[in-house]
Amino acid sequence: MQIAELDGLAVHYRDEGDPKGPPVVFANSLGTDLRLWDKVMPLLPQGLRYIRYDKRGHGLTEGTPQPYSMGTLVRDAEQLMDHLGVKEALFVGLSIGGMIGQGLAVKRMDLVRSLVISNSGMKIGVPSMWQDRIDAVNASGIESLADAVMERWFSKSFRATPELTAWRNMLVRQTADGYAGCSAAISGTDFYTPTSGLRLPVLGIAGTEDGSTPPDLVRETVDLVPGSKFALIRGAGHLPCVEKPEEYARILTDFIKETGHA
Ligand SMILES: O=C(O)CC1=CCC(=O)O1
Repeated sequence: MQIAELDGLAVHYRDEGDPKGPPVVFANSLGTDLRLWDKVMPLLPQGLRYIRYDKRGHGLTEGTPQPYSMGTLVRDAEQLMDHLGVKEALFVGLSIGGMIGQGLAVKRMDLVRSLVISNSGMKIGVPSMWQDRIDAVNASGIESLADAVMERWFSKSFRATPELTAWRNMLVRQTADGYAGCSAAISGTDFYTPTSGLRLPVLGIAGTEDGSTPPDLVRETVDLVPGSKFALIRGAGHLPCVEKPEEYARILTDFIKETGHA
């Protein structure tokens, strides 16, 4: 097991692939841990270094009391990369992970060479919606949200498979502080201006059935950066790396090659 002690916080991560290869760093969505990338990982090109981690209060990473700020979550990613000696990475962030990627790219140009904004946006939802979720989690636990979350995460056909139970379990086993803390961070984030100033290769990935960050939001976000690319995965919800791993890996691999990151 790989744990980094960052400012007193025990952060669980996985550092795989070629330790000397160009680095790729993955950041997960709200309510998921680093297993989010399990299906995609073996389909990606060899010769690169692949790092993924559990956000604060998620997976095996330690939690702290809610609320969190986006600045704190960006700092966690920054500290992990500094700890591992990683620079000029391709940063792949899904949902809140895509927000962390935008914030990190603005703050530390030396760390982020190129960016994938997957199923994410410069702003996600509205504060009242996030406050309702925070209140529900604190009053009744994540379980009380789980059915509605599954409808946003996955297409109808995927929800009919036995795998759904495993992903639902992943969601409900996160800590209330982690889930509500990260919800507060999303609620307080609007990256329209900072993301508009980014000048680096950017790829947006969206799923046609995404009930959280619809394709138009992803497209509008990546369109803020000149020269950005956009890929739409048909039949997938908010987590296309789970529903359509082959297509997701092919899109990432093409971007890796196009940007000369291999
Ligand atoms: O709506 C959801 O639960 C999915 C989601 C929104 C932001 C994020 O990271 O995940």
